Amino acid sequence: MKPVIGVTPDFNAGDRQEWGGKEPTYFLRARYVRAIEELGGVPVILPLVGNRAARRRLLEGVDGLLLTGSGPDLDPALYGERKRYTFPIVAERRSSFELDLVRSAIRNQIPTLAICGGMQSMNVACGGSLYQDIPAQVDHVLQHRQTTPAVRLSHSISIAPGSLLNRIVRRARMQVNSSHHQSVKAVGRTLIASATAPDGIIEAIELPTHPFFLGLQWHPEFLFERHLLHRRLFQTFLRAASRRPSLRPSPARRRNNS
Ligand SMILES: N[C@@H](CCC(=O)NCCCC(=O)O)C(=O)O
Repeated sequence: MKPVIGVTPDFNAGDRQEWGGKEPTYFLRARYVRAIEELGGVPVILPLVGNRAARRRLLEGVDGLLLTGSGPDLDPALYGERKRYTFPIVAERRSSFELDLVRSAIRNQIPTLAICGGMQSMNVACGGSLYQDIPAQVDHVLQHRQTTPAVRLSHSISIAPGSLLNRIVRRARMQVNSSHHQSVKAVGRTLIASATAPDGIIEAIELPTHPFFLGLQWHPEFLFERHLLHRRLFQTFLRAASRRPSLRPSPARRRNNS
């Protein structure tokens, strides 16, 4: 059976002026949805509900989670720092939802793949921190916001032997694309850094005690159509999701609970 994958959208709290007022808006690049659909999953875009019971109910309906990227940055207060730069901040509705989702995914062993900003949320939810701006805070770094199209590869990464990422791609190194100005600084509790760029910037994190809990700083949704190793990332994630024992209450149990 095809696994149902909950996909987190981005959210604009209402800077857009339309219909005579501020209009809160969800948005999401279609590539995230297409990668899940084309590789055998059923993508479901998750509303960023605030109610905890509603969040639990949402998770009953999914077999895996895809945490997507975000143009704006996580509020540094979420990892105990004061904001040092003027970059825009992710809407509180999204960051609150996503950090709570990560903790639920760990508690309930829900297979989770996180991409770019989603990987940073994964790290912060586990008590880690971020470089607020790589060029301003880290010396001798690569250009991590590539100027070429995101379907092009940009730099190499070295992969930790025996890590989940290494077992998926079966390589010690691989090429990735890159579109970020932040990155993991302190790795979150119980997580490991499973890949780094040549300049030492962390490019992947994972939770070894979890069936599938992998955060990637790059964007495989731009690469899976032409690059086998990036296709394997989604395929292995979807296989892990399809194996997850369903949390969905059986119809009989639901009738008894109603
Ligand atoms: N703001 C963070 C995360 C960057 C990121 O997720 N970029 C993707 C943009 C939105 C998308 O296309 O999904 C950083 O810059 O490090």
